[in-house]
Amino acid sequence: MAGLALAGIRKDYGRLRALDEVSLEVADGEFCCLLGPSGAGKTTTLKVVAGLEEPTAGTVRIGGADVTDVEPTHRNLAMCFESYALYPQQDVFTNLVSPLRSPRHRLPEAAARRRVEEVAELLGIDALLERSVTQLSNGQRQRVALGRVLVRPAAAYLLDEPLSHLDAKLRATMRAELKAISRERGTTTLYVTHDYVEALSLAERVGVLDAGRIRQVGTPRQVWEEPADIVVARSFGRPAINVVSGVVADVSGPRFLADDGALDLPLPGRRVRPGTHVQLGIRPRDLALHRGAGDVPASAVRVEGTVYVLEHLGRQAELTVRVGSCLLALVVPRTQVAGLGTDDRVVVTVNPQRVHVFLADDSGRRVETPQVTEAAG
Ligand SMILES: Nc1ncnc2c1ncn2[C@@H]1O[C@H](COP(=O)(O)OP(=O)(O)OP(=O)(O)O)[C@@H](O)[C@H]1O
Repeated sequence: MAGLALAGIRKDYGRLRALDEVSLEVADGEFCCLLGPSGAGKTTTLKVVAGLEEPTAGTVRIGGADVTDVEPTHRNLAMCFESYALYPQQDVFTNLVSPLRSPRHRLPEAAARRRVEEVAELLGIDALLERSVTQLSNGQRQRVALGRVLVRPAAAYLLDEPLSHLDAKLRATMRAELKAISRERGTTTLYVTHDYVEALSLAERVGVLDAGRIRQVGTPRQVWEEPADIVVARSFGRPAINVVSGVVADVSGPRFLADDGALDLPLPGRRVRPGTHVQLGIRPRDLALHRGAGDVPASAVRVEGTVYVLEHLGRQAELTVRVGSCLLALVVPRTQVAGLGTDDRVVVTVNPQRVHVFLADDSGRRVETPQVTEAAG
């Protein structure tokens, strides 16, 4: 295994800049996810690492060696792209064993068979070994494609949405398997996904890519709790983070005032010049529904609104509350919304320590949050 390093990668397709100054390091043995929406440049990044696309500028290193001009076959990487690339005329076993029969990895037949059976079992396709790949479902085909990557040793694995065609349950199982495999083998992995849950649950570090640029690289905790900017904040969480436009005022300390005046809360410890236009970010799980006569916690701010939409999701409910001209989404226990209907008046509470403040300029940069000693609400 070996580490990967991209430095200052630019990739132009004619006038389209697909990658812009992308720099990313994946340490030897690390599992790194690249997260981004469709068209962000995720596949292009993998192709540049693999040598299937030549960067317009920048360098690619594998195990410290500059491979920018090295042919793909000499980079010793195992790749799994979304378009499975299987041999259609062959059965599953032949597809899985073929990487082990290549001159580079030639393994004795018995050892190769053992290896294939082991990987097939891990991926739950051991009963399909004799089937032709034309007789497989998309999800089964995708697991065979992933198996072709996992059977052989490589400097690093490059995986492009390898679980996208699996149903939710199988995807969760495969995620756990992949995580276990990578931990056991200490595999260097660069894994592309547009699914934030996948990125947070698999990765040791996540790189957030948007419009060809890396917005942040950090641990799952860092990208979730300390997003570098509003694009990163919006990349994680469902429902997505609530965003309210407003301005910072100084009223015995910094406060946030929503543009329509419907939201007014202190911003303890935030260093923002009064008059700065900002966007307030509140995660749906950092809002609470306050019902009944009990007191609102001293650390929380009360916000009054009306029920806009209520959706039941198993034991939880997703509630959208209209506050002035904005809509705030909350996720609350289902028991809390019993008897609640559209247009009912409700009180929502928010802990000002938990909100994020982003500059309302092109950078969308997050204003540093002070370290708090009290327990987060
Ligand atoms: N061969 C190509 N020629 C021209 N433009 C391309 C080519 N390949 C990719 N692009 C463009 O580069 C940008 C990044 O594409 P890329 O496939 O890397 O995105 P992605 O993040 O992998 O998206 P998805 O999740 O939809 O696969 C897109 O605007 C795409 O249209």
